[in-house]
Amino acid sequence: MSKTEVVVYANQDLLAAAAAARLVTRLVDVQAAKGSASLVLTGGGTGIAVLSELRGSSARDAIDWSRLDIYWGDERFVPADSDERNEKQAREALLDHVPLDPKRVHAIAASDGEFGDDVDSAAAAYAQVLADNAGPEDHGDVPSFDIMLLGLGGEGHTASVFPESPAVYETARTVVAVRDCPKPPPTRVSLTLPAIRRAQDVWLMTAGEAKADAVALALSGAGEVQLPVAGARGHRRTLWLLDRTAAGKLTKVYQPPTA
Ligand SMILES: O=C(O)[C@H](O)[C@@H](O)[C@H](O)[C@H](O)COP(=O)(O)O
Repeated sequence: MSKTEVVVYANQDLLAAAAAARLVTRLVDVQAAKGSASLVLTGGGTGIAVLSELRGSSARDAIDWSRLDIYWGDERFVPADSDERNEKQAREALLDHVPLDPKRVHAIAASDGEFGDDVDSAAAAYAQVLADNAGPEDHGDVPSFDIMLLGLGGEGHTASVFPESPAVYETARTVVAVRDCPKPPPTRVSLTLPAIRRAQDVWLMTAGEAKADAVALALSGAGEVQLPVAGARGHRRTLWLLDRTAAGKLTKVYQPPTA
């Protein structure tokens, strides 16, 4: 049974810096244990802030970047050079500043890529990428990602899985096209909750008072159809990394002094 842990930081900047430090430690430990590691990135302000902090960390090169596989939990289905693209933001924040093996960076197709505007084909192709990178030890068609980073929305979405959306009911496919997404841009590609749950560690990182209700509901047993982030659990560990305001409606957790 995986464990759920909650850590609260005094503010969003400390949250991002501490999450980056955690990434160094965990990725180095995983690489020491098995020679490589896999990390799933997320979009959103907190997710990208963590990557920027990791770029600036003096410890970052303790990670063997050449043996790190990078995936995305979701992507906005926009042109490759669009500033809204999670991949573009991640490259600017971190990926283009560290010596990754380009063959181990597994981006989701852009809307001007090989599938054109066919978002269903882009989703199916990414599902195949996941299947191609799953090993016998993964028992299926998705790698057992070592760390999956996720954000969440105030209404409880995570990745691009929104409450009561077709994606939240998906149990067969690992990656789906998302249309008419409440959070712009409207068309996206997203891992489904069953695919998210193949991760060893799921880290839910968020800040801001607007997230406090979703955080409190998710940690008090809400159902995933109404609150998809409640279904984002890791095999080994589900770690909530919050700032004080996002944790504001939690009563049983340690709240650090305001910095
Ligand atoms: O592509 C996206 O938009 C993200 O994957 C999305 O799930 C994001 O992580 C949350 O909406 C939180 O975003 P903020 O951290 O900016 O609130």
